Amino acid sequence: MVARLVVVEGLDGAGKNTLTTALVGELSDRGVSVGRLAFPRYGTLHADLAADALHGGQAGTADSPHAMALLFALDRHAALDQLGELRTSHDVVLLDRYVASNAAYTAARLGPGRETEVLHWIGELEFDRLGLPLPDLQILLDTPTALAAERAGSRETTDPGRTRDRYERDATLQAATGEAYRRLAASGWRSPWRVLGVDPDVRGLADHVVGR
Ligand SMILES: Nc1ncnc2c1ncn2[C@@H]1O[C@H](COP(=O)(O)OP(=O)(O)OP(=O)(O)O)[C@@H](O)[C@H]1O
Ligand SMILES: Cc1cn([C@H]2C[C@H](O)[C@@H](COP(=O)(O)O)O2)c(=O)[nH]c1=O
Repeated sequence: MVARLVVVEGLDGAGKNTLTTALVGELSDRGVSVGRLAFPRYGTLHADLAADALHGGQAGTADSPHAMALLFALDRHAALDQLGELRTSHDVVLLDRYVASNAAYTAARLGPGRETEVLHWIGELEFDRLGLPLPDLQILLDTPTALAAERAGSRETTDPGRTRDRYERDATLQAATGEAYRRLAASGWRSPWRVLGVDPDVRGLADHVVGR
């Protein structure tokens, strides 16, 4: 049996990590074995190149939406074995960000006029050419932009090592990314989607995660 692949998506500070942790707790209480992975995988080559660029270390790369998207895609490609192992040893694998992050952020950077082209490029690159598995379910945590920004900002105070990167500081980009995510979910891009507001019902969501 291969585990169900369930993705949690949303803006920076939306609460993805917090929701994923709550889902792991709820599913574990039900006896469901859960694997967990977050993208980008900080500490690995491509993810760290992307993170450097997001924090201003490689301005040239960060200035190119396609170069950034390729780094994130290559990080996922390098994780294929890890993902495969998680899927063969658990009932469910929860991913904090996946291919739709690349689609939403890249589409937002290039503008709505190029969204169709971006979705085609990212989908073909990551799923069709790099061979990443399609999710069984994608969850959009649709936290209002201002609240997500406030949460991401307050983390800087509680954790001084966690400075906001250039995407997180860009309110216009965050708003455009939120719009792009909503369109991905509404069109059912590459999987069924479920859209959640703030403080979602974790028990109800767990039913969907296991496919009930
Ligand atoms: N439902 C909630 N109510 C209040 N605070 C929350 C809630 N969910 C998350 N937070 C807080 O908001 C901040 C961001 O949450 P979290 O790290 O889960 O977001 P994220 O979407 O994973 O962020 P990022 O993508 O930027 O890493 C954290 O300080 C967390 O404690
Ligand atoms: C996986 C992935 C991420 N991004 C963007 C989205 C965020 O702004 C950062 C990652 O930050 P986080 O705090 O670790 O969530 O990178 C992207 O553009 N494309 C991707 O595939």
